[in-house]
Amino acid sequence: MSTVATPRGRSSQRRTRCKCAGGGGGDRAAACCFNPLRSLFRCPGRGRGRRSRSRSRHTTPSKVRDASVAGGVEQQSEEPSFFVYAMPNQGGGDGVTADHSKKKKKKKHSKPRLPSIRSCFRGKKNKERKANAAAVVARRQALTPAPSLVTHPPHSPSTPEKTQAATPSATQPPSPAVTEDGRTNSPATPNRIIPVTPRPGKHSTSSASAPSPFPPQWQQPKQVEGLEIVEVATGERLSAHDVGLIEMVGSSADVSAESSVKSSLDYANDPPQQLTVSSKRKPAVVKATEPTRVWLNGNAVKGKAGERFTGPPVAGEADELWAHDIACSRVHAVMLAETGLITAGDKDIILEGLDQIEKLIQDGKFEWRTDREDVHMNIEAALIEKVGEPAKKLHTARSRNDQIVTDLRLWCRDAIDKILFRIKQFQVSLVLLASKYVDLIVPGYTHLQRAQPVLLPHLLLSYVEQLERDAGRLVNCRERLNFCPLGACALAGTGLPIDRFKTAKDLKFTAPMKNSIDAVSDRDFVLEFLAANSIAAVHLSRIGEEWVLWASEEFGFLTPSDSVSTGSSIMPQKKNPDPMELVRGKSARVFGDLMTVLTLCKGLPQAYNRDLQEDKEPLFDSVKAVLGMLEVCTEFAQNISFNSKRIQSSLPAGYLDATTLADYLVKKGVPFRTSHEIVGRSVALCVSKNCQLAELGLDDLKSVHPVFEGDVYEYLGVENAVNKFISYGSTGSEQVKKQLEDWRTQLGISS
Ligand SMILES: N/C(=N\CCC[C@H](N)C(=O)O)N[C@@H](CC(=O)O)C(=O)O
Repeated sequence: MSTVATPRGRSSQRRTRCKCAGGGGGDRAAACCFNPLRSLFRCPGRGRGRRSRSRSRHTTPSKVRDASVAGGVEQQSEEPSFFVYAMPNQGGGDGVTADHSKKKKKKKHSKPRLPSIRSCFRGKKNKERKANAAAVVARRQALTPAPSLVTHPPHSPSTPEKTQAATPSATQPPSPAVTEDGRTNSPATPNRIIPVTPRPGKHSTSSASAPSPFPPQWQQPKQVEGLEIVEVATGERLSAHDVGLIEMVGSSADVSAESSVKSSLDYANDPPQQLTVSSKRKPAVVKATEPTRVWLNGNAVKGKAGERFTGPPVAGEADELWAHDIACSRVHAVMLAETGLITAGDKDIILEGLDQIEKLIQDGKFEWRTDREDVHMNIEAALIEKVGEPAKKLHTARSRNDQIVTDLRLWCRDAIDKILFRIKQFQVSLVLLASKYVDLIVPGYTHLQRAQPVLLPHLLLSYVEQLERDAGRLVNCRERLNFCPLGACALAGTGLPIDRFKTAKDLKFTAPMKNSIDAVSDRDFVLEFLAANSIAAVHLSRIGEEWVLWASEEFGFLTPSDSVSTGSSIMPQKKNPDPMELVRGKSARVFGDLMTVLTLCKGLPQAYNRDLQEDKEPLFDSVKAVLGMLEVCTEFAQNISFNSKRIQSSLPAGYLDATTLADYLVKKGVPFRTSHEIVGRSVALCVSKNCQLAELGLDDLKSVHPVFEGDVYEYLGVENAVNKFISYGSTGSEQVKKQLEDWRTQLGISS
């Protein structure tokens, strides 16, 4: 890369043009067009030849269609009914079967994956990803994590006391109900238990051994047992969220309050282990088969009605949910064995089969069949193919209605943890940026008109505060959704003696959901999550707008580095802050996702309705968009500089010190309304003389009002004005320095 001067006097690096967009060629290995931020954003040209998102959303997954069109896979003969034959009969069971395990060897086909949002938002290649990750790690080496302000007893995957808290007796409902078997029923209010990945026995999910998805420098040191609140006594400032939680802890020693001390930062620092190791797996391989019309159990005469809905969204759903589905099946099998509904031998066989299926999926060798309606059907049928009769017992006392909603709750739990981590990353970037410009005064605006001077760190910390509330909303949502529907079965529960408390505990839910109809009916947890995402997206979009504005020639207050800027295909001088425009733009889809699910749910009668299948795409989409937005904001914040000279030279405009002058008069005993009027006349005098307030002589000022004295000049000029702010939370230097220090501590940024 060579360095050239831009017409705006900024150095700029010449960039390699992409061969995939206007340049033609479609070489995806080449650098993306004009876009050094290619690691984050897909070049428009890359969309060519791929299916658009809107198309793939509403039709058969493109991968499936591509595969069948290309003839790359063997067509399965149409099968009459999942329930009759999709469960293969092995070992002489009573099912009528086609033994899929004996089918011809499947041809391998390596069609490209469905274009995911991720690929649209950040079309990274593996190499780039690794290099970027290494760079990020290197950049953050300087950050030494400090213990959280608020601590809580440690938890570790191998420490069962946290799970114990999820048992009925520990949930501490306000009015504990007692079930027929003498257990305490689930709490009326959520218990805030920190979830840990379920690992029932040898066959439990493998998260304890899974490497942490977080770089070590982001993980807080383990906290000290019994140490609860370290900063309250010193009067240090905490986020509103933490203060609320601390008040709860202070007021009671109950388990739920104690666990509620886990703030968003704690989640980010010490995230609960994920159920999935999905990042390691290869993409789902989807077998193209003629889809069975599942709403008629597949054995109806072919008709046109509803056919367009017959292509199940197997690939997307499988990619996201398989690990949670397997985790649920493991826990369910263990529970069935413990309650005597299946034998220990059958349980072991089932668990062994699930292990094998997990491995196949991780290796990208599992064949997702479109004639098996969803992720549950695929896994269960494959299990029966693998291990035979015992697997046919797994669906005892469960339905896909409670399976899907359990999977989704687990998925949301993990997704929230990922978002919390990204929020923290962005907060850290903002605080580091603020630390670089501790004394820089910028114009503060209301109505986008110059209002009062503020310190830049004050402005940047205002974003940090908003992000903290975004995180708090997600933490609250996580706590509320963390109740277990499994065992609600289709809607009415079961006559079999299952143990829903064990299932809930093993899946690290706080408790089972109390009402089986409610358990399978509602998607309010999805709505709440999408609403929290939407509010976060509003915040991110506003930051995007502000930074785009500030990067304009008219403002010229900040300069994005070339690494986060794009050029123009026609105007050679252009340097566009695209990433933040895209952040602003992405917010639209996040709001749309919320609207989709709101509308989806509003007219549903109680219990499960197939409409609910449509909740997944907007849910997955919203999470991917928000994660991408946060990632982009973080990278942008790490790659901008504020133009101190330009900002300083702009400060005289707009009489930013006028309100401080009014405060001066108030201190002299003048009623504020009168002060307001006096300062108004003083400003008018400045306008007539074409000067600043600080440039008026004392005689001039006295001509406006005799109350002015020589000490007035201590209040005039933006530096003086800023120094006169003293109220809590104001832009006064002392206040801002203190807040900056608090945030550095809270986020674990070393000095
Ligand atoms: N078809 C059905 N549920 C499908 C749930 C899973 C679906 N893929 C989804 O994503 O919502 N419900 C049946 C019961 C069942 O299939 O377990 C019913 O209530 O009649």
